[in-house]
Amino acid sequence: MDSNSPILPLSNNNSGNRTYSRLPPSSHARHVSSSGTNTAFTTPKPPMAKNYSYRRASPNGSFISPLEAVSVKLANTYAICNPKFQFSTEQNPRRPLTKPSEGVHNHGYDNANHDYILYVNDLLGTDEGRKYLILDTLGHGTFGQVAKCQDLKTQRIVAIKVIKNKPAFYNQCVMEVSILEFLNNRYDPDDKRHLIRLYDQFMHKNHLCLVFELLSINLYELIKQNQFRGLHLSLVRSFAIQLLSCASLLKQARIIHCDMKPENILLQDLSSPNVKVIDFGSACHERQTVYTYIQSRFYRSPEVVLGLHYNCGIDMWSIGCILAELFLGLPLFPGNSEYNQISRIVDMLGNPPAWMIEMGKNAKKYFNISFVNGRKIYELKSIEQFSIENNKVEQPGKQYFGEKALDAIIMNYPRRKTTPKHTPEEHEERLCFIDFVKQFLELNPLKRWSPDQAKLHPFITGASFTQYYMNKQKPPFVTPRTRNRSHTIGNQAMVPPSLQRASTYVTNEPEEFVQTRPLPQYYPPADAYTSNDNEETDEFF
Ligand SMILES: Nc1ncnc2c1ncn2[C@@H]1O[C@H](COP(=O)(O)OP(=O)(O)OP(=O)(O)O)[C@@H](O)[C@H]1O
Repeated sequence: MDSNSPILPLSNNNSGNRTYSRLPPSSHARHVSSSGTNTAFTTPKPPMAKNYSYRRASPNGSFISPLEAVSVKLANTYAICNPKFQFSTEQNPRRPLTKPSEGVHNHGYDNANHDYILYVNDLLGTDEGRKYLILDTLGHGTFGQVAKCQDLKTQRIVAIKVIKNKPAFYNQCVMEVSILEFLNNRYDPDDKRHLIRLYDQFMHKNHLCLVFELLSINLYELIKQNQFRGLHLSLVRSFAIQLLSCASLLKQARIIHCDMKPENILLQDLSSPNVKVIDFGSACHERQTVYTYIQSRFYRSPEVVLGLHYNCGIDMWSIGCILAELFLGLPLFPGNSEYNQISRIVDMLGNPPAWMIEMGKNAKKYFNISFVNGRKIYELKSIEQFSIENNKVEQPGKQYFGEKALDAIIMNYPRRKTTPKHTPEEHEERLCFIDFVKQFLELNPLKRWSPDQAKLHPFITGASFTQYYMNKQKPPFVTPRTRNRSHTIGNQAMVPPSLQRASTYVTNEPEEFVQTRPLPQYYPPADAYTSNDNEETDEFF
């Protein structure tokens, strides 16, 4: 692990003690002497003796070491060699952080992609008391770039998202600002619900700049640093608790994030498992679900794929996918197209209920509907049929897990030639995790759990799963219902009026609009493993 690696990732496939432990900060600062003894807390040595040989003269008449002469005092050394030599930092070439760095638009301030060209040591902001020194770049996305900066008034290090100089991005980010301010100030004033804090906003050379708290790496990078091996369940639980706290707040505020994915969940720092949810650039209020092409593909809910009305439940679907990925190290549904996405979902979880196929604006694109003995049958189109109908060549996509069922994938992870042997505790913990994730991956959004329901599951509370499961098996004190015939038209009766209305204004948009991370080439090949919600508060509008 390099010096930048977090101390967090503890694989779920390591042998030995895998409990998460916080190392004391001092443990990073320890030095080991060449003899191997730990010298961290020994008495400091007296200052170095003055008269070493090989010392060099410095311009002020003193003597310095050769190392100093060719490093921190290099400019002075040159000046001694050549009295005409002059050095000033202003003459340094500016180091661009933005690519491409050629100025094309906005009087040369912006590149061809309408991104502001950031340079190390330049300033963002012109108002007195609102100037930020650019230090480094932190990332970039659809909306622009994120730079690490220092607030020259408070000396605080912050992250500034510099939005592209285009009206569409500006308008969408104005929405991000109003949603975040609303959530930060009204719903989370004490900063306890794992939401990124927005500190400030200003305009710089026609670019909207959003000043955020500085966070660390995102969960995708965490998994990558762990070589795409899954994380230990205790760490997954810690992330689940925090994500549920955030999701519960969003549901209370009736805000849908619309882009929950590992890249948008950031560690606060590398020494603790605390995370925060970022990127509210696609977020909307539940009453303003105007966009239909939303969510990154791997984490896209079935109701969005099928073109149905949606609500906060789509974030719960994404969180379920994320939790499974954290445990497995690889995305659960890595669809290479929207057809491939729904195929993977159906392969693992079966058909969505009939009403979803009947009512989804896009459903007929993916499903065949036929009559057999007077009953309607719904069937996913074959890859060949879909390719012909849509005049494109669909690729089946790699299968990263040997099994199809979620239970088997989680139980057998990591796959080995011999059947893995779990302790009874680990076996029960995995059963508990499977049951938990299944509540998020409920195809029917009407049955999918809310964050507050999920918080009561034994995976979160730590209660006995066996006891919980036995209680769940007991027949409830209600009139028994008929069997769930989700493949027939009979289920349509369950469609609430709101969904029936809403699905009529869903439109179909081209696939290219969606940003989905491609699977990295270094993902292991498919066979690698053989070795009480307060819903009615509606204060935003
Ligand atoms: N506060 C922060 N601290 C540290 N890094 C950050 C911060 N905010 C964003 N980043 C980094 O910048 C990347 C892009 O940020 P963000 O997702 O907000 O941009 P975006 O343009 O909205 O991206 P997307 O294309 O996903 O919509 C993140 O994945 C993260 O790595």
